[in-house]
Amino acid sequence: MTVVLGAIADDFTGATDLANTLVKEGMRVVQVIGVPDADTDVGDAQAVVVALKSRTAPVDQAVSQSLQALDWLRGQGAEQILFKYCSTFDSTEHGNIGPVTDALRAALDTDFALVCPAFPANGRTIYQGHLFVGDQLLSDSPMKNHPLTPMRDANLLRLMDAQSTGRAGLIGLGDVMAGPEAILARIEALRQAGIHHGVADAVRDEDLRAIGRAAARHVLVTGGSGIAMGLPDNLRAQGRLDPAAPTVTPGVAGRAVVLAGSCSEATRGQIAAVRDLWPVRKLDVDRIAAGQDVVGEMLDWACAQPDGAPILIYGSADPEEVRRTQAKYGVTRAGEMVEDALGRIATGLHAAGFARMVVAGGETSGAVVSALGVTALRIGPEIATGVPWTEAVGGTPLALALKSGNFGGPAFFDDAFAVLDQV
Ligand SMILES: Nc1ncnc2c1ncn2[C@@H]1O[C@H](COP(=O)(O)OP(=O)(O)OP(=O)(O)O)[C@@H](O)[C@H]1O
Ligand SMILES: O=C(O)[C@@H](O)C(=O)CO
Repeated sequence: MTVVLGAIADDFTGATDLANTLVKEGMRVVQVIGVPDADTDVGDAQAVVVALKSRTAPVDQAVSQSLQALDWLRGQGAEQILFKYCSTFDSTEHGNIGPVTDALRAALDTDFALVCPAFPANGRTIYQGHLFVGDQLLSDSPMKNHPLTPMRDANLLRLMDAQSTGRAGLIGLGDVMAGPEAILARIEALRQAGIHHGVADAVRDEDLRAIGRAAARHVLVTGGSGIAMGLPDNLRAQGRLDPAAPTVTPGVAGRAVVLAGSCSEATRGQIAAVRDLWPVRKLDVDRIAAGQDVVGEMLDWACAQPDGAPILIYGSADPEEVRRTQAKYGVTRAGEMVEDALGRIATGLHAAGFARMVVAGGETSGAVVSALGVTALRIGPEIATGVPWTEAVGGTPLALALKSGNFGGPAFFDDAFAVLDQV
């Protein structure tokens, strides 16, 4: 049994982001979609990332799926568990980060878990327990307008306290910069004070590595992909990681498509960058709601486009349009209509020979990957920080890049296919 690190990710783009980090840190990683069957074989993987679509699920579902994932990972031999959530702490006032952390702590019989969504390379830093996106507090950033998880508070201690039964305390930047011994001393002081969740400040990769080193003996660690940076070194130092071979690259031939459901500023900028250059279509949510065959029309249109250039189909809209749509159909139904349509379009396009797909948005990626029936992904080359190409394991060849809504520069879509062309 080779799995030494098990991860539970609350969405699919977050899972590939984490898997990408672990690969860069020299681990053999498999990402599985949903909780696998008991007899699923992950080969010689040293880390397995279970991708769930639990970020916005009802709390009890998110908890039970996460516990099932935990059981499966422990069955594979994983002794350290990483609960991966968004670097912008995407959650509702009920969860699911707090309730899942509580449930994992209870199941792993531990009184303490680190809480650290920092991802400095993508502008997410934590200072005095407050999460920043670039130079803005989370609550002032575009995340305040997220369609499903609007983030209106940047104080991670308050957010954890509101969502969980445990109490949160701060591991301040002074301790973090002083290194693993100081971090461990602070954790011990928090534990003695009955604190269960240690929110760790981090503004640089070095801070995350120091926190990672301090977490060597923690059975549960929670955070963004950044918190994973230091964990493979611990395993190496313990002699539990043999050297991993270079990552497999997806050399998949086929037509190229971008499917976007993310309404983030970053994704809307990426759409704007290709709108006048590529064949592009936007989904009409009102026509979907009226029961018209929007999916069929999109498939006909897509297949009529000249072979060669990538195409783009998107539902993404600006905050004002999203608000109007949600007011008409409700938040959940509005989101589901777009996700379901993009999932069905992905299936139709794959059957028609589109085998290189970029999907923008975590919930959207969950819907698309599930509709495609993909069960596991191999991690390939990185396109932009936190976004690798992946290749579906088994089935008809398919290269997938699952892009977190906020990740990537304006030219991301072009960059993505350029990376694949070099493989
Ligand atoms: N025009 C629209 N009106 C209402 N909702 C929409 C519209 N277009 C997309 N959506 C929904 O917005 C949600 C976007 O969430 P998604 O997780 O896909 O993106 P994101 O949050 O930007 O990405 P990430 O989770 O990776 O940060 C999805 O549920 C999607 O269906
Ligand atoms: O941490 C992040 O920002 C991403 O991996 C993510 O979870 C987006 O959904």
